[in-house]
Order: sequence, then structure tokens, then C-alpha cells
Amino acid sequence: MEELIVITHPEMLPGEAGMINQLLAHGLTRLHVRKPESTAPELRALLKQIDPQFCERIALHQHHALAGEFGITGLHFTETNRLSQSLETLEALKSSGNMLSTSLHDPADLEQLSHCFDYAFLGPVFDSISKKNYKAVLANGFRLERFNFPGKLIALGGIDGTKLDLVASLGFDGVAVLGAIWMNTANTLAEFRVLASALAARPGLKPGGRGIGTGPRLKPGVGGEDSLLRYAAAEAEYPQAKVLDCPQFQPADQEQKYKSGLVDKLHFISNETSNMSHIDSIRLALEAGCQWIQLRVKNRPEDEVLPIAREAKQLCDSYGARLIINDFPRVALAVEAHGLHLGLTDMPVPEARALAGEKIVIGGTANTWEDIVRRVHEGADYIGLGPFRFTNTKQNLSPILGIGGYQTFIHRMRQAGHSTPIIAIGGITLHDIGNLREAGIHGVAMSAALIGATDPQNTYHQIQQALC
Ligand SMILES: Cc1ncc(COP(=O)(O)OP(=O)(O)O)c(N)n1
Ligand SMILES: Cc1ncsc1CCOP(=O)(O)O
Ligand SMILES: [Mg+2]
Repeated sequence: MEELIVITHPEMLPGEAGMINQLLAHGLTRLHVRKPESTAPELRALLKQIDPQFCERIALHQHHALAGEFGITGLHFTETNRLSQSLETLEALKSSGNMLSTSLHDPADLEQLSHCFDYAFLGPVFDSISKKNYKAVLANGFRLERFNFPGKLIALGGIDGTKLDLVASLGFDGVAVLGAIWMNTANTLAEFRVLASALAARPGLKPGGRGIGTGPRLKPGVGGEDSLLRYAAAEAEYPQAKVLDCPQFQPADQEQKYKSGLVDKLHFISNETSNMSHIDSIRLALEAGCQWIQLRVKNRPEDEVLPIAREAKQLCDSYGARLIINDFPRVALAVEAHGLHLGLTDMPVPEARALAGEKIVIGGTANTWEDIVRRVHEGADYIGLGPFRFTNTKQNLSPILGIGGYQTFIHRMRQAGHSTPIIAIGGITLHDIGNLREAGIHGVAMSAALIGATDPQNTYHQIQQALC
């Protein structure tokens, strides 16, 4: 079983295009845009915000007439819609290069299903997570009968990470998920990563099999056994994608694997200038697509930081993004931030954990090998390692590490069996990311490179691509 398809939330969500771009940038190979109530202009407005390079991985459920405008070739037919199509129409769509899919609720309908369809959703397989009255239709003891249908069969309905083995044992080629991804929009990307890595880790996954979607395939163990999750791409299919090792995903270290999935690869660090407030900078980053925002207010007392943090939280929520508070554990707690970042002279991680609880993500700064070991032992969820180079964004910088510092420390961490995700920080630009990724970092934290970009949205997309 190899396919992981995400279906959009039926309603338009705030910040949805940003979340969709992130899922696609992180390796999602097939996205079904299903907005049953949307008008064509509303759908067009959403599609316009999706990075054009991803449109080949999209299938439309409604307003098929918009497909050509965006270079979309995936057309999905609901059951009712399918039954009203003539075979000639389907054949014409197929022969003009479209990829067709449909939904079935009765497995027996597979016997009659037109071979024009490349794949079919069948379900609900389980009671739906997101739709209350959408109950499983498959009988107990069900096993998939394909009849002569040559396409792929995708299980739909109530699927989350715990159901993958069962779905595979029923004979499906993949899963389509909705509720598991969109129920909590603060966790969309993390949920996708957990599902993708769970799917990639399953035995029996056909490595490199040509799937429904184009773009990087998620598959385990390419070129070595130590890597559980890799974004791999057949160059012919997706020339921009690189085959990357994600050393954080160690099979022996499931907890750390889970943690890595919960820490974004791009951290935006807020800043203020004479003509831009922290909130302005955060808005800029969110509009560009950033989903992980650190509020870093320096030289102001806690009672002044709190109202800024409240506003930042509201803003991040409206974009489905996560807010991390720098330096102020009590503020992080008060605004129910997703995370907290602590410096070397701030409160120790275990103390902050006791104060803010188990759920909050806690990151800690490191500049030396001793700092790294301390952060690992403190149980930090990630380590902000830097500075990479000189930057005007922070005063009193610690000694600069350069690329050599990252190479040395990450090599040492691997030798010592430490797999806490490393976030590089300090004067980082788009052009540094390739080398830093090769050194083994999990992600980057950036401020000036995004705030000062002439086209922050384009810069954001390029950064995401470099991080994949
Ligand atoms: C992701 C990330 N890494 C490191 C830092 C630096 O934090 P700190 O050492 O506390 O310095 P200040 O940012 O408080 O000046 C960070 N903020 N984020
Ligand atoms: C907070 C922080 N800690 C080390 S460098 C730095 C600033 C990062 O901002 P920029 O990306 O503009 O250098
Ligand atoms: Mg700090």
C-alpha cells in the first residue's frame, strides 16, 4: 500500500492555501480539492494561491471547468456525477490527458466501473472522523474484490495512522484522509508527516513504485537502512526534487521520530524596525506562507510582551499557524502558545516543562557541544543551534559556527546517538539551506531573509523547496 491522498476540508479555512502549499512542499503527492459548497470564483481564489508547480498533483471535485486555467489534470467524479456521464465524455477526457477518479460506496459497483478511471475511492471504510453520520459501509469480514478494474483502490473514511495496517490487509492500494489532517488545523502538517512516515515505514511498500501523484515519493530505506523517511524523486517525474536523507527519523528512536514530525522545518523569527511592528512582521510571514512563528520581543518587560503575544496568537490562529514564544514561559502559558524557545541563560527546559506542561513544544539554544548535550539531556524538543554567521538581528552574538560547526556537531551527535532535531539560526539565506541540509540539520530559523525579501511569498516557496 503506497498512496496517501489528502482531501481538503469541505469549507474554506483561514490560511488554507498556505497549509496546502506546505503539505505539497513536504511531499504530498496527491491533493483532492473538494469544496462542495464553493462557487467557481471562490474556488478560483483558492487555486490562485497554490504554487503553480504543485497543480499537477491536484484533483478537482467541483468546477472542472477551472482545471485548464491552472494546468490541473486531475478530475474527480462523485458517485452521482459519475452516473450522469456518458462513456464518450469520460473517454474524451481521458484521451486528452486527464487523470480521472471517482467515489464508490458499494464494492460491487467495481464490476461495472469504467476503465477510464485511474483510481477509485471506496468507503466509508470506517466511521468517519469528521462527518458524524457517515458510517462505515463495508461489512465485517470484508475483503476487497477488484473484479477487472485495473485502477488503484483507495480506502476512504475514518482513516488515521492506527488504521493503516488494517486497510492494507483488506487489499487497498492506499488511503485518502480528511478528518485526521484537518480536525486540528494547528497540527495539519504534523499529522501529515506522522501519517506519511507511518505509511513509509510499513513493510510491503513498493519502493519507487509509480504512484497516482507526481512529485517526490515517500519511501523508506533508499540507499541505506538508517533512514526511515526520505523524500525521494525519480528525476524524470519531478526534476526539482532532491533525494534527501532525513537523519532525524531513526527507526530505533520512535519518540524522536514523532518529535521531528512535530517541529517545523522553517521557523520565522519576528522582528521590529522603525516602520514595522512585530505583528506586522508576523503578518508578512504568514501571508508568505510561514506556519511556525516565533515571537521574539527583546528588551521589554513581560507585561508589555503579553498583549503582543495575545495579538500574535490570534493572528497565527487565523492562518492555522503555530506560535512559539521566545524567552517568556509564563506568556507562552497565558496565551496557550504552541511552543516556547529558551536561551542559554533562560529558565532550564525541565523547569519550563513543569510550568507549561507536557503538550507545549520546548526548544533550547546551543552554541557549543556542551550546550547540545545539555539540551539533549534536558529533553528539549529541538535545539536552536547557532549563530551560523553574523547577523544584525541579534545583539551579543555567541561565536559564529559556520558550516563546519554544523558538520562537526551533527556528526558528533550521530556518533553519540543523539537525534534531537537541529534548527540552524543566524544570518541564514535561501542559498545556505542546501549545505545546511547536507550537514544534517532538521530546519532553519530565519528573520531578515524573509522580512527583507522583495517577494516574501516567492522566497518562502523557494525556502520550502530547498528544505524538502
Ligand atoms: C530557533 C531559535 N534558536 C535560537 C534562538 C536564540 O535564542 P536565545 O539564545 O534565547 O537568544 P534570543 O533570541 O532570546 O536573543 C532563537 N530565538 N530561536
Ligand atoms: C535570534 C537569533 N539567535 C541567533 S541569530 C538570531 C537572529 C536570527 O535572525 P536572522 O535570520 O535575521 O539572522
Ligand atoms: Mg532568548
